[in-house]
Amino acid sequence: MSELTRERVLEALRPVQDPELHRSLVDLGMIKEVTIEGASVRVQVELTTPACPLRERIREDVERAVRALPGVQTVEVGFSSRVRAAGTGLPDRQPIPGVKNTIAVASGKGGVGKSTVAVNLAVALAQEGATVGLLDADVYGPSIPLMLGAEEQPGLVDNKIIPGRAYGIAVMSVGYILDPEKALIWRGPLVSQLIRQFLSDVQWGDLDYLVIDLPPGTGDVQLTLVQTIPLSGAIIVTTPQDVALADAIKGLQMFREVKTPVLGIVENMSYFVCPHCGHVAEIFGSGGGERVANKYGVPLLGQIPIDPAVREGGDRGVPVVVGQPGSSTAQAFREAARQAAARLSVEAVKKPRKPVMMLQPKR
Ligand SMILES: Nc1ncnc2c1ncn2[C@@H]1O[C@H](COP(=O)(O)OP(=O)(O)OP(=O)(O)O)[C@@H](O)[C@H]1O
Repeated sequence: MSELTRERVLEALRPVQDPELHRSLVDLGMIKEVTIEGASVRVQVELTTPACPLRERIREDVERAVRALPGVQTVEVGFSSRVRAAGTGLPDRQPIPGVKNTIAVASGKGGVGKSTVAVNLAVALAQEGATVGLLDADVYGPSIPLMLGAEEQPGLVDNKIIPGRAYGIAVMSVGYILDPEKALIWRGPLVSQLIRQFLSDVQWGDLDYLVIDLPPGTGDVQLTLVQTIPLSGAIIVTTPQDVALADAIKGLQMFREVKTPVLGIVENMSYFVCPHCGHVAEIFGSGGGERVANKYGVPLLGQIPIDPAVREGGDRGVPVVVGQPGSSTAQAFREAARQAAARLSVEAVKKPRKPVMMLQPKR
């Protein structure tokens, strides 16, 4: 019987593909270590995100491939992760130092739960083990300070803004600095200047993901953002009703126009489960998010139910993924976060994007 060696294990692993990236784990450099002790093999896999939704599938595939080798009795698979940077290849835009991925959370219409989704996705990614920041770019109605509170308030050191901290994430919002009602009267150039300052003067530190909560629509903030940094991807939040979907499509098309990958759609307020009888009511209609996702060829990252705990948690500064982590709503947010992280991993191994023309604000 031929000897069990590291090379033979790697050879056996070569046909095993990452299910999202459709490339060999070996070729992607994801097999970090192979340790052989007698008939026991231990394989250390480095995932492209700690929030990988396919961890168990990868474990099974690796185990099966190694177990098929003659002389192997036990296989142990361990995991670590290293998030790769997406959004390179746009030389006209400077990445934020230390920030690997920037994710814009957008909606066409106000009130669909975009900020709620941004907060819960950001905290869910941190709970999975990623380093995460959240920038509230909704300067017209900053709601992040209310939804998250802050264990540490933002501060100023050597003319650099140090973000606040809440639930393990770095967080910055104009709402920590100004009376939110004053922010509502801001106009175009000032808003663009503030956004640029948030992108350049906030000391985010090393982040796997910076989640950016945008104002609704396609205005100055969106344009400033896409023209200042190489945005890694956008998530569109919508409710299932037609009027919200029509606006969501506009948002989706704007990101496509500026060659920002749309990671997918999160359908919020998808259904309500009666706490008394368990009846599922589709208050805002059904299937809208999926129809748009299919039509435009983007994934439906998740469907979040209407849950009073979401609103209560938001009003108390405790996101539902923290306040009720075992609930099906928290589970739905975590799954959406994992799907978004997986899409970003796919973007990170793709070829660099081509630079795009600068757009002018539509007035
Ligand atoms: N799934 C949900 N279940 C129950 N309440 C929700 C849900 N999602 C959001 N809400 C509530 O709906 C209200 C609006 O949500 P949010 O502020 O996140 O929307 P938005 O799209 O960011 O709004 P805007 O962009 O206009 O500021 C909030 O009170 C929030 O707590």
